[in-house]
Amino acid sequence: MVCCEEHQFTNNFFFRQLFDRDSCTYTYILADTNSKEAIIIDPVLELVERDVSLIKELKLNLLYCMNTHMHADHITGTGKLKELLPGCKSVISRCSGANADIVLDPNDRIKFGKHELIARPTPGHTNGCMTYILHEQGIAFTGDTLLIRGCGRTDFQEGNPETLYNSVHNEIFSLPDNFKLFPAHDYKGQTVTSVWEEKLYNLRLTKSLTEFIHIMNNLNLPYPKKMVDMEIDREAVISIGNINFTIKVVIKYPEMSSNPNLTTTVNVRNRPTISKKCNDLLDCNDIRMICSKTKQCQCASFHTWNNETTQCIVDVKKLLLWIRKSSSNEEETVKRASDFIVKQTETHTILIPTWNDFQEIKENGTQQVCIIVLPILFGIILFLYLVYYCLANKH
Ligand SMILES: N[C@@H](CCC(=O)N[C@@H](CSS)C(=O)NCC(=O)O)C(=O)O
Repeated sequence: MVCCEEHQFTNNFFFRQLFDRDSCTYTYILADTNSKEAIIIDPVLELVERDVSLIKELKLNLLYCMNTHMHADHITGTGKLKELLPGCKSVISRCSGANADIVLDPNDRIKFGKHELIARPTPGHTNGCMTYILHEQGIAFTGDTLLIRGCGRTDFQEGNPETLYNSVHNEIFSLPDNFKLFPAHDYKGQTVTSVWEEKLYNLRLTKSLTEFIHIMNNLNLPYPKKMVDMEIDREAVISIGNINFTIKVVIKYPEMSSNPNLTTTVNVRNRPTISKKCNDLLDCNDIRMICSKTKQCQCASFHTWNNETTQCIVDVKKLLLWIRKSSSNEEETVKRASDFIVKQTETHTILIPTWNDFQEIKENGTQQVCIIVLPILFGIILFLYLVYYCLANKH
């Protein structure tokens, strides 16, 4: 059965779907063939060179790097594209919380030549998910909200099955039946679907809301091969010797330096060891963590699990112990420690704790112990001796 008349692209419209085999991500390049103005949707960092060479070959003028949401499974190529093709602007929804040259509100428009994308919020996989619609071509880019016969998972980040269900039904299924839908991922080799097909055959979204929520809460999907870590940003005061320190634990996102325009978008490290439990302090090479609403986090040895927030919370004392215990390999210790920023309360100096810093802290503590405790001890001994001397002489 076929739905209805297929939309054909107009003559002045260029469309290219590109694929990343590692994360199964689709990147799209769209352009006006007359003006050569172009946009890219969901570029992947590792494949930016591929995208740039195509853009250059076709003599396109890249105006915007659009992101459908903050990806959990790969680093956006936006920052690198901006470096390689100066003039192009980063774009993401305001609700994503990421910094970009342009942050989109509902129904904002992005123009390239004679064409125009309209941004429609479709939260549920993340708060900031947006579907980009190109009405005149009859297409929409659904990001991770709607996948072919499926949908984005809702068990981490800011996922919420009910919100996702409403987004799809209200904002995507309300488009004309013959609109083609292009997702951000496909894991089975499919490339495109349509509103009509998904309304009929989507394995999850054709169900009632209650059934859908049940399905989503029991997907038990493995984590994506590449997984972005959540940010922890927490302060606590601890004492080493006599000095109080405010330890600020910040998961540093490597793309912050390389990608200042999309600071919170992504960080990624290969994470094949997710099922490994960190029992031993030295066992935990990876200082980061993964959280899930349905499963307990894989906490590192310096984390404690918080049931309320369903997060691994950094225990600063354990953290310091962990850094110090790694001392058998100083280079590695320094590397690990540099992921933390330590602020000394009194002076407010920010320092990256190297091994030497910790030795210094220990020594400072010891010095203070010597300066204060030893004279007191000496005084007590002298006092006791005098008492003894007086008592002895009295007799
Ligand atoms: N089974 C997949 C798992 C990858 C995955 O979790 N993908 C995300 C989008 S990237 S955060 C997702 O929402 N998936 C939904 C789904 O039903 O798969 C793999 O092969 O890696």
